[in-house]
Amino acid sequence: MATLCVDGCPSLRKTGFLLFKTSIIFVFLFNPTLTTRLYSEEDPVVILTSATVKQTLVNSSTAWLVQFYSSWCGHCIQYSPTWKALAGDVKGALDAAAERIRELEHQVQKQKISHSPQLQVNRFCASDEDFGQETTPSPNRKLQFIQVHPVLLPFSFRIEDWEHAIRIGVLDCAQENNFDICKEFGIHFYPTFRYFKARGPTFDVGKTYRGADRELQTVRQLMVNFLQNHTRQDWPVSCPPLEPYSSADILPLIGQKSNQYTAVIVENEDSYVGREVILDLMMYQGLTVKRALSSERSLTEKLGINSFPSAYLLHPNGTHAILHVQKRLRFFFSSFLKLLLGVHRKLSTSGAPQEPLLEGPRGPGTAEALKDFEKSKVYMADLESGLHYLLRVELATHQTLEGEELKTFKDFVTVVAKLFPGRQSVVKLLETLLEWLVSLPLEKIPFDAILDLVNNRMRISGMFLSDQLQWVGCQGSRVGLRGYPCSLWTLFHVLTVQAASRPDALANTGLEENPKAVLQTMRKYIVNFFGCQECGKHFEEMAVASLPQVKSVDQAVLWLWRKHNQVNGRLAGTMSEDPHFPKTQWPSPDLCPICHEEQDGIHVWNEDKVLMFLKQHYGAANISPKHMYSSWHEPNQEAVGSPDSMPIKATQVKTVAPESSLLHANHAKQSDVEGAGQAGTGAHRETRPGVSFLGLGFSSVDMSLCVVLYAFSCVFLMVMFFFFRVRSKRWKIRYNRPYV
Ligand SMILES: Cc1cc2nc3c(=O)[nH]c(=O)nc-3n(C[C@H](O)[C@H](O)[C@H](O)COP(=O)(O)OP(=O)(O)OC[C@H]3O[C@@H](n4cnc5c(N)ncnc54)[C@H](O)[C@@H]3O)c2cc1C
Repeated sequence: MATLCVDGCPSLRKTGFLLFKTSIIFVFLFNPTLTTRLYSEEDPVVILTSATVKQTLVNSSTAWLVQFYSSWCGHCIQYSPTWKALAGDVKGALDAAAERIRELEHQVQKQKISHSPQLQVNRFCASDEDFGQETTPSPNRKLQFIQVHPVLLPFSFRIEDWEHAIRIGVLDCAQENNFDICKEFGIHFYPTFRYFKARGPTFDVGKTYRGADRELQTVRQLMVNFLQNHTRQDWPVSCPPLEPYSSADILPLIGQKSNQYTAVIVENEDSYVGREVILDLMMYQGLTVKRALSSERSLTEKLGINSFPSAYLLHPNGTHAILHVQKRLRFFFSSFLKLLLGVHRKLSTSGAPQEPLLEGPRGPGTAEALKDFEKSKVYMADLESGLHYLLRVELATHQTLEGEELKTFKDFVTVVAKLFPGRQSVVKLLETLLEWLVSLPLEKIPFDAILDLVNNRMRISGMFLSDQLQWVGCQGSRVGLRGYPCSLWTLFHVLTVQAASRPDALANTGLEENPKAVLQTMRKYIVNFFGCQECGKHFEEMAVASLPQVKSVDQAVLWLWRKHNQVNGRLAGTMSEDPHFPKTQWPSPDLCPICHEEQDGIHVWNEDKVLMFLKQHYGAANISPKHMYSSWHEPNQEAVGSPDSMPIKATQVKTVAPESSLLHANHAKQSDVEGAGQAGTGAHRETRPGVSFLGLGFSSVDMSLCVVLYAFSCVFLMVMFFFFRVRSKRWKIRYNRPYV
């Protein structure tokens, strides 16, 4: 295959450097260390080989777009991030790994340096007539690519969005065992793109795409065109209709009740938005997306639509309205529709529809409605529940802490004690724990001792952490979903934002100079203690790859956001996803419209705006005390008059904690004397009930007792005073009376 390419390179033929050619071919074909694979199992593409390609393509239920490439071809190397981005894009994922793109670009750069003769050869190959014009990106174009191309997920996806209509594959013609199959397909140049129709009964070499424009948006639109070229006989089994509907089809649906939503995208004839949204939503149930053309006057007039594209939503209850999105872009429409209540991704790949999950019951095992909450808020109840679970349950499985574990725990307590923007009682507990750990010269600490402090067995007043799990922003639609891992992410996002907005908070801890202090603490915590070992492994891989590049506290905030999105992308559509809270690239457009942009038809994040948003969202002022347990286990309400302060139905979920820790926890509860003084204090440290004196905290109850005692003693002294005064007067009268 390599010979084919080189023979097909007119420029090289002209130069006549046969010796040079042969040596390059020799070097790249027979030096396995230089022939790197461009795609791995972790990329969102299907890797085909001579053994699998025919059986995959023949009679496939989906259409295919396959790139035949050569792993030694410079242009293929340059192009691989775009191809992966395309595959990620049509799988419904968004920018989860701009950093990963940079990593890959970095790798490409490295290869360029070490294999410059190879790139030279392939530049000639790429300019062959089959590709038309120049295909190697110019330096400017490439720079734009790095900034723009958003979708590159380093893990295999289980999101099956366009996949049930058209799939994306790669076949490496530089692999020796693929030589013959590439010859059979008649591949002469790299990369060659071939389309394969669905349900083709016999072997077919496919249809070559010969256009010069290989930008992501162009290829994605070509995929749509290719799908539409199918006939009724070979139409991909699960692909929804892509043709526009007429007014006559849509108008009768208006006002009708149905068991699902219908979204109608009304657009101009040359627009791809409707078809792309239809494909984005094809694996979702509870909703059908249709498209109609702006030329359908009776429809646009009836719906009152005069700018295109627009979307109109017909609700199951018969009501209907225009769909208001901040920007009329594919991504905004798709993500709005995916987040509709009752719309969720089909988890089963068998095609069997799943039970619709509409409002109401929270699924098997739970009969309660979800607590009311706003997704634009962070809840102190989640943070405190997370801390409780972490300290009393997750860590309590360790009998003793020593060595690396003890160091990790000390760092964790340092970071959290200094940065946690919580209630005074919790902060005091963390600070006391920190003081105690720092003052201890021990190299090994039994965890029971730590638990005693966490549970406040010493009855230090004003120090308390609830032992109740109360998930609000992290509540799941059934037990076992969300909860603790959600609160852990939330806690660390809050801590990175605190570290960025309060630069002096870590002063005198030894961590003040380190912008990665929170992330490194989180990394060590996740590796050493987080119950999900696989999660720890993945997180560690991400940290090894890109944490060293974090140089400031702001970058730390963004790093965690990117990695969290990377995890979201990997887990979307898997069993751990709560159908009521689908894993999407966050923040969604409804939370932060200015965070999202589109360039050349591709979604991009505006990272400056994302940073601003993260600082606001995870800032102390956005942490709501709603549903938080007070010491007396009464749910707190927000300030009177706030729209948040609606009556709520609090659910108490007891932790499956070791007996001793629960015992201790109950003990701590009894010793708590803050009472109502704490209720409603919210997330702000400034609201401090009680007084601190000589390093000891006095709660309001302590203070009231003092005042009462003082008053009692005053009254007692006065009574004594008057008593003795009256007596002394009597004595005087008795002893001074003249004898009769
Ligand atoms: C470090 C870590 C690694 C994990 N790795 C795995 C794993 O490999 N496999 C696995 O099955 N589970 C893993 N989990 C658990 C998984 O990520 C989820 O936490 C869990 O499935 C609960 O999901 P959730 O829907 O509550 O949302 P979560 O992903 O837990 O998110 C919690 C909240 O954070 C906000 N949020 C979402 N995305 C972002 C973002 N990018 N930036 C900032 N805020 C955001 C949202 O408000 C969301 O509700 C991991 C958890 C942690 C803490």
